Amino acid sequence: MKGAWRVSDIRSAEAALMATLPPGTLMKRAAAGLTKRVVSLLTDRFGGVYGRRVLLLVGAGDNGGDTLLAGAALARRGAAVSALRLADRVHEEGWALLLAAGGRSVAAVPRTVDVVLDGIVGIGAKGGLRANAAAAVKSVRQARAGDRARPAVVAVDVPSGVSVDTGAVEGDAVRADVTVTFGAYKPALLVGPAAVHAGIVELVDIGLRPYLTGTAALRVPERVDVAAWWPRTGPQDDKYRRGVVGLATGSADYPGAAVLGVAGALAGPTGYVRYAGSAAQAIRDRFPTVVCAERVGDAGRVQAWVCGSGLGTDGRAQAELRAVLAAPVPVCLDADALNLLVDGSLAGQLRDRRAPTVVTPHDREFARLAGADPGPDRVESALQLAARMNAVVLLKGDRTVVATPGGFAYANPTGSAALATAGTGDVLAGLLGSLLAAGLAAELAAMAAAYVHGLAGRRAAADGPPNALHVAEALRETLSNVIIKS
Ligand SMILES: NC(=O)C1=CN([C@@H]2O[C@H](COP(=O)(O)OP(=O)(O)OC[C@H]3O[C@@H](n4cnc5c(N)ncnc54)[C@H](OP(=O)(O)O)[C@@H]3O)[C@@H](O)[C@H]2O)[C@@H](O)CC1
Ligand SMILES: [K+]
Repeated sequence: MKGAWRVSDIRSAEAALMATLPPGTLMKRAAAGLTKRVVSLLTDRFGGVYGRRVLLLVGAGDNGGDTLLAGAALARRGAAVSALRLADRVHEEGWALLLAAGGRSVAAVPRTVDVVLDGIVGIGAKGGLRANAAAAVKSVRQARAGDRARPAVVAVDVPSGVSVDTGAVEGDAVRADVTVTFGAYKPALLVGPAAVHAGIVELVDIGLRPYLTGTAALRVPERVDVAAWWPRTGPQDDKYRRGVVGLATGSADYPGAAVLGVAGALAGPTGYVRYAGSAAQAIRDRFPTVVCAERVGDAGRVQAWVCGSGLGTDGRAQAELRAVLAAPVPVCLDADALNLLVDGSLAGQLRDRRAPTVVTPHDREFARLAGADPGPDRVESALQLAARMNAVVLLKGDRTVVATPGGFAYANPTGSAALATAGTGDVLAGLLGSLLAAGLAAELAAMAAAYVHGLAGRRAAADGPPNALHVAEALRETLSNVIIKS
């Protein structure tokens, strides 16, 4: 699992590590890692380093220093390196090294450049880009618009202009193909719109990790983590031991929500799916293995409930939600169940639940539940709602965030624009419910479901614009290729 640390934690670790090393060591390590990455990018994309045109955007701090040191190393290898100073003072030693290696100063972004290194600002950034930096970034973007391949943009440590701790992007910011980051990931590289600006993120080890003593602000699971969490069938398991998931979703008017949720649940690890609601006929017709009842109270025992989508918000829907919340098993609430929570009448029942609750809002549902939009700091907003509701919050988005009432946060790296279509959330909730019923801890179930659902979205999109059923259909193959065989 990747961890991302806030700037304050990185600063403390940097100070502790620096105290053990000769001055300048960390910058040299950072610049060496950066140089290596730029050399491979120049070689892969433009056939070599010699004679290739590299532009450095150089700000006032050590981020500019890293960039100048890497620029000097590239100049020594024969690249034609120019540097655009965006501050009155820049890292002096780096500047001298660059000039000594044959680099030159330029007053504007040159017309033709192969690679731009963004060393405007790093973890010392305050606020958005300043005017001269924003103008340079705009020139680079215009050059790129005229030639899709050139210049490639490499962000140094973070893309300049993003909010490093939150992942927000409130003004102009660099759009990088690659970000080479030092010592540890930062939240902006993994969550929020900033993560999109970062492009491919590569971590350079500068020896910082042992000095990062606090808790990661954010964790990002990798495929091996999800594979390890995924509940497996053992030789002793029968359909009951694998867990039974119940879905109280859909209605006679909205049977589609029930169908999609059940499709998601059937792809999960449980052997047995029950359905309770007025879309029972549609479920029986489509999924003969699913055991159906009209009401939650008549459905029989389950190890987890999924409730909400397509349920409506009338008296019957409210009674069904109350029955679900009263069950001493994990519960996943979505859509109409979240709308039913907004007036606060079920807040006490929710807070008193002993078994875990997971809520899966998109931004508008989040705003109704929390009383305000998630805002630029999606992680912090999700954490606050999780604590208030005593529930794991899965906040949907390009990088879905999972936050626990205990203060842990995760981001999903497999998000896909393909999932921004009606009904995909129903598939996700069904899959999540199945993982809960199989006994996986609520936050891991939420993360694992989001991860696999994202991959299924990508797989479905490979054959053209997918709908939610395509995503559900892609789950089985995704799981067998990615989770079970890994
Ligand atoms: N962590 C580590 O272990 C290691 C970290 N390393 C590197 O050090 C970097 C941090 O360096 P840093 O502390 O010098 O800050 P940095 O990001 O260069 O910016 C500060 C300067 O920028 C300016 N400035 C501020 N806001 C701005 C804006 N919005 N737009 C434009 N300018 C703005 C601000 O100017 P001022 O406000 O003073 O006028 C100030 O002078 C880090 O990201 C990494 O690259 C590696 O070398 C080695 C190991
Ligand atoms: K930067």
